[in-house]
Amino acid sequence: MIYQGDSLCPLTWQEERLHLLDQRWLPHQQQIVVLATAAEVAQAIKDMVVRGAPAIGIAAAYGVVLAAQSAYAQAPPHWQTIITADLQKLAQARPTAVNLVWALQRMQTHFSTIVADPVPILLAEAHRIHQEDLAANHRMGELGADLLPAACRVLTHCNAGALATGGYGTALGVIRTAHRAGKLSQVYADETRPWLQGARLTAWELLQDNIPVTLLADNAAAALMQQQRIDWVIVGADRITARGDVANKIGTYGLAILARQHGVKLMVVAPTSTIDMNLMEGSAIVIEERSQAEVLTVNGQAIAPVGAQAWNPAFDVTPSHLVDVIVTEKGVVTQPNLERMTAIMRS
Ligand SMILES: CSC[C@H]1O[C@H](OP(=O)(O)O)[C@H](O)[C@@H]1O
Repeated sequence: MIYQGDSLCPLTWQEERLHLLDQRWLPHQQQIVVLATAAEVAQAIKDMVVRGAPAIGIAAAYGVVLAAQSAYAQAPPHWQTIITADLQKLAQARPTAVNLVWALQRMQTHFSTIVADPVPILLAEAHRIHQEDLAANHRMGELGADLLPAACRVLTHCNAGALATGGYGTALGVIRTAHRAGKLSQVYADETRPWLQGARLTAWELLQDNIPVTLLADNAAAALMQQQRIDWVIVGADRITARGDVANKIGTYGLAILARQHGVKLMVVAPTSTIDMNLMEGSAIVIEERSQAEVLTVNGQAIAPVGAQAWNPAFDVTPSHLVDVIVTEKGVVTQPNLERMTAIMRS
């Protein structure tokens, strides 16, 4: 289930069930979990069994199928009423990535036209959301790679790869495409404390594709840029506002400040399903705070003394003026602002 064709894929629909690659155990174990209910999908998103803005949207879409499958089997004519609580659980699983709500709203557009068994129609829509995301990632890979110079040295943060999407990845989609074009001389990945998406997921993904990667402690990125050893920082996003402010993994804002200080360019790669045109200011984005234990322990082992507290925001917000380019499947936005974001969304 992990590969579909030549593309690593974190989730698949098989025999009326959603199969997830449990990302909590990577890179050392590849465990699959099989989910039968929307509540299980909501919990899997909350627990980061599946994570990454597009991937949690796709998982939620399949969660709607599971909800309708169960409700229609119980009481056919009342399936829409029965699944209301399930939809709420899915919507509330994680607050920052707009893709989650976007996918649920897209699935719900079909409810009013369904007159019999909802499952075939909803499953077809969930598959479309999944396949469109995969196609978008390949398109963004091309658009983003075209912006990179030869012998480019890039730094990425967190995991915006196949594991965070419907396959191929957003930031890692650009890196994959640029690598295939022979345009990269070095790929650095931040470990990305505290959940270590970079060390555990990005490094694993890139090595699966035979793409050399050098891992950094998060604190080392500043020195690397100070030594003029990076040309581009390439990241994903969880929510982008109408004027181009970007919510992404905690640490991205610091990289953006460093990049501007050292003449490094910042590329944000995200499908338009990550853009929230109903929000102007990045300061209005709800930032998920996760458990203190994620900071105070590693692999269940305490790294801090009993009694220490921790602050664990999962994301931060980079203002648009620090973003050199946003790459979407519809095209590239340079120096993002409201006018340019509006134009790309209307294109
Ligand atoms: C392609 S979106 C990836 C995005 O999601 C990550 O967050 P999390 O691992 O907590 O879901 C991170 O912000 C990545 O940039």
